Amino acid sequence: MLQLPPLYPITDATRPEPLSEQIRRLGAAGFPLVQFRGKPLGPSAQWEELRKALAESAANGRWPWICVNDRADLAVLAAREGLAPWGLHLGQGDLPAAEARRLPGLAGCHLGASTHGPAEWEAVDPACDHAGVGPFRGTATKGDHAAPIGPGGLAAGCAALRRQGLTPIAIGGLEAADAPACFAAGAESLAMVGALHRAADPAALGWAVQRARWKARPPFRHGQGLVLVGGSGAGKTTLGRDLARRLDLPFADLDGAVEAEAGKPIAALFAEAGEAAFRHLERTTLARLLDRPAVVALGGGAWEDPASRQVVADRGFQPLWLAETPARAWARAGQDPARPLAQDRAAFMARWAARTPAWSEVPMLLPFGREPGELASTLLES
Ligand SMILES: Nc1ncnc2c1ncn2[C@@H]1O[C@H](COP(=O)(O)OP(=O)(O)OP(=O)(O)O)[C@@H](O)[C@H]1O
Ligand SMILES: O=C(O)C1=C[C@@H](O)[C@@H](O)[C@H](O)C1
Ligand SMILES: [Mg+2]
Repeated sequence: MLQLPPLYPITDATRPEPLSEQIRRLGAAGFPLVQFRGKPLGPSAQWEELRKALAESAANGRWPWICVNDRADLAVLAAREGLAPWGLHLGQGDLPAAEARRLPGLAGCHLGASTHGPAEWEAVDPACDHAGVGPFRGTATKGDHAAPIGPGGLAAGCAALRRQGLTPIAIGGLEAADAPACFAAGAESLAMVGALHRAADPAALGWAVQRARWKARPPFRHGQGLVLVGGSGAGKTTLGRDLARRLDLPFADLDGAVEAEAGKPIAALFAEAGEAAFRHLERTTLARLLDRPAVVALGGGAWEDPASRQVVADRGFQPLWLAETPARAWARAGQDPARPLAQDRAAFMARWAARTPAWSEVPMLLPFGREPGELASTLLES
């Protein structure tokens, strides 16, 4: 099933802030996924804002991912410019998902649906991989909404979607205080408009909702070994060391172990033997590090290797994606002489975008600007 962040922000075109600015601000706050909802703007104004937002995201490691609401035409235009959006969300009155899937450039798009009752959530178009369930309650940001479904309806809708392999998203007048009830009802994510845009500190709201999801569904079992994945500068080594201490497990840093094995720093290994030699050593060293429960921080590129992903699964370790924003990671790791693949900003961002699909298959930890100690202690409270 598609993994989604605990909070799914949606733009609000009735606010004075341009939609591309809303998306930039929410991405910088730490949200990996934002829905571009352009209503009630006309098509030209929507296109201008969407194109700007997609181009900016593409230049920043494809962060945040953008899911276009309703407008398959704008998604196709974007794809033609090499800016295919992450997803397309289709309402009951829009194009059928199976048809949207056949549009040029949208074959790899994540398709979402809106469902408002049993007739809709029991039979979602199989071309979709996620769907909204709602409205949880009445909302001022959508005048034409259906009757509120409450927690009981949400639970029924989420169960029906999960049976079809779809990721369920609660929607409709949600506030941070609703998060425990929504996660208990089986939602993977809370879509939010009004409360998020009214929040003085959206990152704090995202953090609170993530905490509620960890409480409802802890991302790992105590005693189980952990593997931290994610880009260079995300903070894997720092968080991993802290988590290991608190969990009373040994800590291993894959980069450090490779350096010990090679008898030289990574930069020297890249310069003398090349990246392929480094990758070979990385793979064989990882298999050795997983021979007993531990917290293991991977290097920025290790999760790309399917053989490494398989060995983590075979040994029963839980992989966790430390989903830092690429801009913050670059600010920390960029042009560090010890990180040979973090020298050029554009190449760093392109690599980040290319690696994200593999990272996003495992549960994510969103740091929202918190210190590693707070991230670790909050995670372990769950
Ligand atoms: N949550 C955080 N808040 C602020 N600074 C952080 C945070 N996490 C890590 N840092 C700092 O960012 C830098 C990079 O962190 P770290 O080395 O842990 O990243 P990494 O993900 O292991 O990178 P690489 O993949 O290149 O090994 C360090 O200086 C660390 O102190
Ligand atoms: O991004 C990468 O591929 C790398 C990240 C570092 O952690 C090291 O593993 C090495 O510099 C390669
Ligand atoms: Mg590291």
